[in-house]
Amino acid sequence: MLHKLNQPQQAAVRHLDGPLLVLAGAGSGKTRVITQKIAYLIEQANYDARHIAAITFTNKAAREMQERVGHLMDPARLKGLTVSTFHSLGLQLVRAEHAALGYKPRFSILDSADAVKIISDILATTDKDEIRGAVSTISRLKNDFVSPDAALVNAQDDNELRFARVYRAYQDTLFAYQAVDFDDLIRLPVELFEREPDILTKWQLKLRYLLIDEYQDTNVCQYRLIKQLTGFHGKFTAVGDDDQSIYAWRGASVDNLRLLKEDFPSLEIIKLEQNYRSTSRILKAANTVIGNNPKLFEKKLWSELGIGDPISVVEMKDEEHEAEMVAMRLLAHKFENRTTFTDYAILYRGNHQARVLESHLRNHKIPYQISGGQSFFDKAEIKDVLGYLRLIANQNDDPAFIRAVTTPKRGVGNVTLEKLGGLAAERKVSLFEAVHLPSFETLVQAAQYEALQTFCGFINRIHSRASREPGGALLREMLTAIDFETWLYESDEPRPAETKWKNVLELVAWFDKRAEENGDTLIDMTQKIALITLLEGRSEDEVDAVRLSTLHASKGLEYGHVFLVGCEEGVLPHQASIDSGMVEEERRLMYVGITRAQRSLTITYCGKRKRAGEWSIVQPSRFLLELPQDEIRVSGRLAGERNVVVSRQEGKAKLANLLAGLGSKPEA
Ligand SMILES: Nc1ncnc2c1ncn2[C@@H]1O[C@H](COP(=O)(O)OP(=O)(O)OP(=O)(O)O)[C@@H](O)[C@H]1O
Ligand SMILES: [Mg+2]
Repeated sequence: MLHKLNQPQQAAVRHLDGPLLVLAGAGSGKTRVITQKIAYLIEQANYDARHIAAITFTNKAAREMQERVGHLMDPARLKGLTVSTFHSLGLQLVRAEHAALGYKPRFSILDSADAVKIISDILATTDKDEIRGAVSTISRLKNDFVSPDAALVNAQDDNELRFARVYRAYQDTLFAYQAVDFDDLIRLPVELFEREPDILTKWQLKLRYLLIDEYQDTNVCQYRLIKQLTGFHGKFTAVGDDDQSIYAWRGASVDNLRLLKEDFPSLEIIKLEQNYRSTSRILKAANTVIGNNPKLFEKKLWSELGIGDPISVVEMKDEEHEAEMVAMRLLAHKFENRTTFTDYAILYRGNHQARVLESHLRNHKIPYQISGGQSFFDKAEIKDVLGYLRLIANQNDDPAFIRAVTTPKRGVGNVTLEKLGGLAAERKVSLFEAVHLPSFETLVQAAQYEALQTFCGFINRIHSRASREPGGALLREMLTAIDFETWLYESDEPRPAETKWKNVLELVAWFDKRAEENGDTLIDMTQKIALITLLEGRSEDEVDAVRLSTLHASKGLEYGHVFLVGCEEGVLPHQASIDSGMVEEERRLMYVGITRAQRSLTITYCGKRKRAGEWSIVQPSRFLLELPQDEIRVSGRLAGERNVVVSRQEGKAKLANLLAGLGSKPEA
């Protein structure tokens, strides 16, 4: 079964006894080693699938890996295999150990918007910078495995002391809501394992072999979890590439690569050098750019896939022209090469760059899917529905209570909610419980009191059915009961109600599907959804569509043809990174972007760009100047030429010519 692997890959798969690190550049088959090793562990080394956990960076990667392993062996033998992200593994641990952690089984998982709200309440401010500062400091402390108490003790100055106090208050609030945030999903198990060795032993016996993809992006807390779970025997395979470490801003630390050698003296290191993804021109470009960063580890990378086309570097006048050019080139390329839309990806530094691209793709009727952008689950109407679901699962979830009770408005105004909040705080109970306190009746008017009683009664009724009945049907019933559709049509907002209602129906259909596939109830789905919002959209059905993605979310993936847009100073490298001397991390992002491409790579940048509503002249990215100049084909300022601008009209005419050749007509 090892025939589709080269020698070092085979050695990596066969190495079973102690800790192993596969350290290699992009496209060298690291992820493939993990996939094949899972099969090898089960088929050749007699591991029970239940004793193996593979950790991937995204849910999508986890699904793909599960599927691939399924092709390699009898799927029946895969029962109980864990393939998940760190966060879903964490969720599994927190769910199983909720009692030891002091949580009830149906705790809520707060998303980042909830966290922002709670922290702004604690700070009693609306100053965005202040809130953002506190949110990221707290997240950083959590990822570095610093507890609120330790933060209080360690504080060096007034500022740190203030953050530590906010952190303490935030944690207390979460606990009162019976809620955890994303960072807690990793931090809580680590804390528990430190405190309760018996519980740790139980999990060590359950998860006997760990495989970790994208190891370079683990943070301190995740590293501790690996260390705890693998214990002294250190049976694990970690694969990674220091040149692709792009999550320092989230606490990831390349130091974890070095730590591994220190913490596990018997660590074996295997290097892979053959790249199976890209043409040698693309590879040379990637190697040359990353060569400008100081080297942590010596790595070589070569490919047998032929020299390939030169890398195209194009200057466009502005974002609109850039998007139009990408759409046009993509279509032309597709017709010429008879590819499918899934062969293409358009990658960019920041989410905000997607909007213009989307509108031009839509104009040309090019289907696309966005990953790493505003998720489906972040849409207001979806969050409203999810607010209900969270409250149904966990009645201590105050943010969900507020969201649900005001959507639709039930004649319950802010005054009533403030009184309710005051009473809840005084009695140290949740808002939901406070509704049932006898003294509440005397505080508010009869109509409002009745409305709240009815609301809570309704939630209770659904609650009693939610862990038994299939999710989709119950959700549909609930939406009818609250007449959500009418409410959407009545609320006047810029986004049309049809679109919103369509999204809600899509959510219902998705629940139906999950109920059918896994028997998921409403309650099961509610916790799982929270994790999906973390880094990507919902599990997309395979459709033929161009992928739009941030560079961060493109990690680990590959595409036949890649457009890398907005390669300008201030965008890539990002201005904040230039200002804070983090250009090396931006260069790694560039490296990640280039190495996603298999056969062709087109890099674009604009001559001017709108910033905060003002046009400003921008400079091509320094990374473009670092490209091997004999492997690229340039148009625009870099080449000293005038701008190459394709107007919509010219574009349409060109497309019409192409299509005429193919015997079909462009759509109007
Ligand atoms: N030995 C091999 N023979 C043929 N193809 C291979 C081999 N190893 C890997 N590949 C293919 O090469 C491509 C890149 O492999 P893979 O995604 O595992 O690389 P990677 O090192 O994980 O890349 P990245 O650093 O971007 O995550 C995939 O299409 C994979 O199927
Ligand atoms: Mg990979």
